[in-house]
Amino acid sequence: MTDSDVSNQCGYVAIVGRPNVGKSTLMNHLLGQKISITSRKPQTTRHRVIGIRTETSVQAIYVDTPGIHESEPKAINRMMNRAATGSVKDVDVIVMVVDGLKWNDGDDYVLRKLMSNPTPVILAINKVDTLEEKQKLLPHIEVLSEKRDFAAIVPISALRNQQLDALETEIFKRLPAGEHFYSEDQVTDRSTRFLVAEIVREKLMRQLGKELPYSCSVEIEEFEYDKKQICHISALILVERSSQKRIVIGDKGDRLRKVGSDARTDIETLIESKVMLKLWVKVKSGWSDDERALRSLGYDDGQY
Ligand SMILES: Nc1nc2c(ncn2[C@@H]2O[C@H](COP(=O)(O)OP(=O)(O)OP(=O)(O)O)[C@@H](O)[C@H]2O)c(=O)[nH]1
Repeated sequence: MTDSDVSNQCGYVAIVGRPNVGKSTLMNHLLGQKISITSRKPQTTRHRVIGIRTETSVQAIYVDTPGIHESEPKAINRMMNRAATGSVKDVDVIVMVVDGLKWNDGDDYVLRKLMSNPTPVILAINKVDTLEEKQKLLPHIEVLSEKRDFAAIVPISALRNQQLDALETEIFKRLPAGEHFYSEDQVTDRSTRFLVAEIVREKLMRQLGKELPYSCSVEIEEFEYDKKQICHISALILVERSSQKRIVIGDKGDRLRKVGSDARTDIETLIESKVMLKLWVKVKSGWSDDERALRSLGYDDGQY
């Protein structure tokens, strides 16, 4: 067989679902690398992130989206919704992720958003590792198959890497023939600086839980290697109020120190070198309600 006999496939796959069902976890585990941040807190994903997976002749370009939810007045929520629904327009396959047996109005809302979309939708029933009554899964699948003509329904555990091969098989066979858009070793289109900022944001969300609702953002101010190849990174954490600044810093700086040390470990794995990380907290009042400020921080709602 010659090279010209090998027909390549390449296409876009949107991962959609209501907040917190495991979309980012799924994307990271499909890629085998952390591209998208995760936490127990809904709406962790604010930006659209693409992850590229090349498996011999097939290239799947995954688009992780912020959880689709009914609009709330704040600008950041409007932009997140637009970012999520915009990404399902021009894709070849949609993977709709749901949380085990917990189908709710949020899932119906997502399904309605996809109603007029002719793209094949694969339903991934995630978190099956948490199911206590596994015998309920088959009847549940039957109920769900009535809701739409899904291209396939695959129970998975993104976190435990269960059935991801089966899901990928269903995705790959629906990708169109075509040359690869990205080189084999490229995993994302985002810069390292962006991924670093996202890691800091993830650690903040994990440390703060409910205490800091969607009101912090991270900017990388310095990213430089010294002669010993140590990477010096300085990150600015923007919050809305001075009370939040105190929460982020914590008692005698304990919390910020913990965020910093957790983030440093992940950043060192990402960039494969030693890191000196400095974190600063600054109050930037009202940023989440100002679309222009959001754009300047990179919260785009543009199209691919
Ligand atoms: N037990 C279990 N937990 C999972 C699984 N997949 C994801 N989770 C957890 O579910 C939570 C939410 O996961 P995310 O990947 O952040 O969810 P998301 O859908 O991207 O969330 P948004 O950013 O809010 O849209 C995290 O605590 C994950 O660890 C799974 O297969 N099993």
